[in-house]
Amino acid sequence: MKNVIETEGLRKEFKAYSSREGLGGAFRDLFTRNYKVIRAVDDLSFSIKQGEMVGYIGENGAGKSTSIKMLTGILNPTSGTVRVNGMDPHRQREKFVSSIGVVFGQRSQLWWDIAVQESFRLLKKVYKVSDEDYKNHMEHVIESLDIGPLLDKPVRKLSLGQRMRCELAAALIHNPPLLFLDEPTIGLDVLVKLKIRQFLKEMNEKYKTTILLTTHDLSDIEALCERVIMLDQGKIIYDGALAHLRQDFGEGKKIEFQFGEPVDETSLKHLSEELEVFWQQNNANSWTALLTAQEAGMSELIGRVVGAKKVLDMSIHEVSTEEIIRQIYEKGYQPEKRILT
Ligand SMILES: Nc1ncnc2c1ncn2[C@@H]1O[C@H](COP(=O)(O)OP(=O)(O)OP(=O)(O)O)[C@@H](O)[C@H]1O
Repeated sequence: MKNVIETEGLRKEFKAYSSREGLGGAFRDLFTRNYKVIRAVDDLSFSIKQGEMVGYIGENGAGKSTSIKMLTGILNPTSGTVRVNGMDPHRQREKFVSSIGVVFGQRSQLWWDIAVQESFRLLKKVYKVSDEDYKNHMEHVIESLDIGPLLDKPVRKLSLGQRMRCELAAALIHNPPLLFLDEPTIGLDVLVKLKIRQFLKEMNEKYKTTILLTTHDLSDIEALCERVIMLDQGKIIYDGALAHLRQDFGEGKKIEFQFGEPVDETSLKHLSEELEVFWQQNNANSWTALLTAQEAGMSELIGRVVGAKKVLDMSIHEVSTEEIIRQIYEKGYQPEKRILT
């Protein structure tokens, strides 16, 4: 499969101006401004192949939006190269936009006061989609997203979930090979989320549509993406399979013990010798064991603890992907050190 997105040493710097205090300061600001340079995106190099669905994640301010703006041609990079669908998104902007679809959860590309289908008709003209292609493709999209009954309503009368489904359909009118989705399920209820995920899977299977998905909702990523790219302070800190992350950190289980009396860490460590276990205290009588090793270790640990301590209650949990990712942000990606501490 060919690369749809390729970036090499991609960087974006912003100048952040600060104002001096008082009238004199404002006057001096007229002639020279104080500023510092913020490197929002720092040396990004990655490529995405046709048909991949990639989760693009990071905490607030990590550089996701800035890099997506460069990938979609809205911003020009400070340095480095970016090629998307074989084009330079910023320089070849006009030709480029018809090769991508974009959905920003917070912003609308539909016209607020006109009926949804009027917006669709306008977009069809803008993208020069033939009647035949429109019919073949959009009938299916409208049905899959269940938006038929909404088409004659003005956008302002739609609920958020209804609007998002229409936004998605609008982004696909020209059936682009590449789709950028920024928080497409933010604020939506579970059923709408499921419908949208199902639909994206279908598009990906049917047309090999490449999808770059930015979201803070990891369940979207788990449902759709085999690969994640994780950003921190403008740099990639992880690029690889989601399953791999889980293997390295997440196949571990958590066991929460409620003891009948206060228990100290030394005695717990002693009990869990040779097993890969980290202990976290919840309160004087309660500890959680994090196991990074496999099942056998778990039954062995439970046996040892129950045999030696007065256990009132016990519960076993999976370590969630969310937890794994939070740990990576806090402690860095260090698989060899098992970061679940
Ligand atoms: N136009 C701008 N001028 C100055 N600084 C900016 C500008 N746009 C973004 N930044 C800064 O660049 C950094 C990266 O911002 P960006 O919006 O790309 O992050 P993000 O990962 O998309 O965050 P979020 O999840 O909050 O949307 C932040 O420190 C931000 O304050």
